[in-house]
Amino acid sequence: MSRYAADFQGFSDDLGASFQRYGFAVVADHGLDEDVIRRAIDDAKAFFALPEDVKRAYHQPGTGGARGLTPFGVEAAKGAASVDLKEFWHTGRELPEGHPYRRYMRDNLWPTEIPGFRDDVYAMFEALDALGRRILKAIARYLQLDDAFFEDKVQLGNSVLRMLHYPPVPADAPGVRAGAHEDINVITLLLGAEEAGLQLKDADGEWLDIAPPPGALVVNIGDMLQRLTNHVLPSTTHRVVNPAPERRGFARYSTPFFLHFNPDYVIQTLPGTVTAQNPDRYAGKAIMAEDFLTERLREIRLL
Ligand SMILES: O=C(O)CCC(=O)C(=O)O
Ligand SMILES: [Fe+2]
Repeated sequence: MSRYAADFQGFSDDLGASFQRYGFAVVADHGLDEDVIRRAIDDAKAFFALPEDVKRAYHQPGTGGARGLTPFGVEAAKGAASVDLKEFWHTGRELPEGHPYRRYMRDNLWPTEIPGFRDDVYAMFEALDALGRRILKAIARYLQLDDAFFEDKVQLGNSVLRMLHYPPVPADAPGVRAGAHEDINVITLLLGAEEAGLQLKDADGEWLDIAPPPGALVVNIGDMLQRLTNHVLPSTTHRVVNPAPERRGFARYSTPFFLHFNPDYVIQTLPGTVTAQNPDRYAGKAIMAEDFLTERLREIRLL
């Protein structure tokens, strides 16, 4: 991100090229406040260490896991036979009383057992939201759109910060930490992927390890941006495989921030991404971001 200020065009070219090739990019010097990150992750660890019945009080079945806890053994990758070996907490955007988007965004839940949780985790939400918007500016430049193209389409997006806990994996565990899937949203900003396991599926079908340097941010394209760009920027399949025997006893904590469009934004192919070789894959199929999300949450068994 230091290059962002010094050479925005160069930064945008390289970031965009990595997205176009892999659907992923690693940003080393993201500039997020390390204390904000540490406090939020410490709170998440403290929450996940609470007794199961205490945690369960923050699960709201039938709500798509939009807020609060989704317990171990609920989410499964689209079409997968086994559930993922993870539990997670979702925090969404806070909106003022009476805001029209409140019909799309539930109230956040806050665990009273962890005193700093609300302030700490929401600070991380806001930091990632701001960084995501800066990254979208570079993506807009790469796509030869106005730099501010995404700004009024995501500034009140239905975005979600996911604090994930993958417990140690017993030798006989069925399934994997996170089955092969694509993200639903616009872009994902992922911290905490240093514990090995994250892999992306390359264009030739081969699984590649993503091994970011300590503290680095992994960014990937989600289905909504893939659709908007007529697949010029691909939403790449990824998964989290189980650890090698010597790391089985270690938990993994990672924190993807799923940046979404404003709920009523209509996703319609960008004209500049349509060519003779890449005709419009979604002609006549404009869809509102909120409807697209609902469709996909059904497929991953969260609704
Ligand atoms: O835990 C990770 O590193 C990745 C998680 C992920 O891909 C997701 O939750 O969508
Ligand atoms: Fe993902």
